[in-house]
Amino acid sequence: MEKLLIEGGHSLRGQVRISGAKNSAVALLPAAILAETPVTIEGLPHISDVDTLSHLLEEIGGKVVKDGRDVYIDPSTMISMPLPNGKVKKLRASYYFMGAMLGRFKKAVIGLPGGCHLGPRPIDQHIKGFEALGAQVTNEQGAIYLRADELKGARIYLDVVSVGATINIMLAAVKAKGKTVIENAAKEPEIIDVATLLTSMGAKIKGAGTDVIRIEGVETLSGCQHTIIPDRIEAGTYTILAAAMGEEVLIDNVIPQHLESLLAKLREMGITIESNDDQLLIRRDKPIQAVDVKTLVFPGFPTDLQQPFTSLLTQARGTGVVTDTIYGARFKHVDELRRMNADIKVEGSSAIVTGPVQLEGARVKATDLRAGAALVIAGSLARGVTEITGLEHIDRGYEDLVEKLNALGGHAWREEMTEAEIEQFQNS
Ligand SMILES: CC(=O)N[C@H]1[C@@H](OP(=O)(O)OP(=O)(O)OC[C@H]2O[C@@H](n3ccc(=O)[nH]c3=O)[C@H](O)[C@@H]2O)O[C@H](CO)[C@@H](O)[C@@H]1O
Ligand SMILES: C=C(OP(=O)(O)O)C(=O)O
Repeated sequence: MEKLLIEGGHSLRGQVRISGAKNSAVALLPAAILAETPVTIEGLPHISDVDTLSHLLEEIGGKVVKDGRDVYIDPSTMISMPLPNGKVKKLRASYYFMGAMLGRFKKAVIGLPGGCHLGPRPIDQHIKGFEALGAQVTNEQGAIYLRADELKGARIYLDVVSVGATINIMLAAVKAKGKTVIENAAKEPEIIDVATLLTSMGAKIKGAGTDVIRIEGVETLSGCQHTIIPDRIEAGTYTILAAAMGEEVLIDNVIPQHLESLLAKLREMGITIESNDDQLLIRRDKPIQAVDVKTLVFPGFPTDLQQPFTSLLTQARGTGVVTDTIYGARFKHVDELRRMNADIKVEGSSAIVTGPVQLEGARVKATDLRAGAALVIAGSLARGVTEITGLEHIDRGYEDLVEKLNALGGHAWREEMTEAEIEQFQNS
C-alpha cells in the first residue's frame, strides 16, 4: 500500500494534458456489451475504474485488448454471467452492467455498486426505468436480479435527475421494442458521449444532452470506433489547482463549455482565464476573493468539484459558503483540511470557509476520490510535507497524478507505507 507525499509551496507553471473522462469511460465500456461485433474505444484514461470494468467484461466472456489508451472489445462471446460481488463493489459504475446486460441478454444478476461514500446513493430510479421497460427486478441478498421476456419502450419520468439512471435506462432501451422517452433526464456531457457511441453502433437516440431523450429501439447493434471526450472533472481539478498555486498554467485537451460554471466562479474570485476551442490558460496575478458556490446538475456547478474548490477557498479573502444540493453529506474532506489548519465549519449541507490561511502539511486521509483531489490541492498549498493515504480512491479517477503535478513544477512522490502505517490507516 502506498501513500502520496507532497511538498507544498512550489508555484506551478506550464502545461497539463487532460485524460479521457472517467464518467464516460465507465459507461462506454459496459455499453460495448450491446454490440454483436467488436467496439474500439480510443483515449481511455489509465485509471483503476477502467481496469476493473475491463476485467468485468472479461469475466462475462468478452475479449478485451488494450493498446495504450485504446481498447478493443469483442463482445460476441459474452454471456450473462452473474456478477453478484467482488469487483462490482469496487466502483459505482458497475451498475451499467445492469442496463447493458438487460438490453443484450434480457437478464442479469449484478451486485449493488460501490463507489465513493457520499451519503445515501440509491438506485431506485434505475430500477423504476427497468421495470417500466418490462423487466422484473428483485433485490436478493445485496444483488439485483433482472429478467424480462421482452423489453418494450415506455415513457419514463425520472423523479430525481440522475446521471446513472439516465444512462442505464438508455442502455436497456436501445434494444427494446418501440419508443422510449426519458423525461427529466440528466444533461451531463458524458450522457451525450454514451449516446454518440450507441448511435455509432446503430442505436436511434434523439435529445441526449437535453432533459427529454427519445429512443427508438433497434434489433441489433454492431461494433464501431469511438473517441472519448476529455475529463471535465480532471480538467476542473487542475484549473482549481492552477488558480490556487499557478503563475500561468495551460490546461490542454479540455472542452471549456463543460466548465462554464466553474470558470464563472473563478473569474468572480479574480482569476484571469483565457480560452480557445480545447485549452484554458489560468493565471493568478492578484489576491482572490471568497465566493459562494451551490452544486447543481449540469450545467450547474458540479458536485465533483465542490471538494477541490473548498481547498481553494481557504486561500480567498473573506468567507465563502459551499452548498452541496446533490450530496448533502459530501464533506468528509473538511475534517482533513482542518488538520491542515483550514478554517471551515460544516452546517447542514454547507461548508463555510474563511480565509486566507496558511495551510500546514499534515498526515491526512483521502476518504473518497474528490476528497483526495481536495487534499492534493491543499498539500500543494501547505507549508512542509503533506502525507495522503487512501490512494485507492484517487487512483480511481486521476491518471498519472504525480507525473502531471511534477511536470507543472510541483513536488510529489509516492512511497510504500510501513506495516505500522498500514495498521494505523486500517484502524482510522
Ligand atoms: C460514475 C458516475 O458517473 N458518477 C457520477 C454520477 O454518479 P451517480 O450516477 O451515482 O449520481 P446521480 O446523478 O445518479 O445522483 C444524483 C442524485 O440523485 C440521487 N439518486 C440517484 C439515482 C437514483 O436512482 N435515486 C436517487 O435518489 C442521488 O442520491 C443523488 O443525490 O453523477 C454524480 C452527480 O453528478 C457524480 O457525483 C458522480 O461522479
Ligand atoms: C463520485 C464520483 O465517482 P463515483 O460515482 O464513481 O463514485 C466522482 O467521480 O467524483
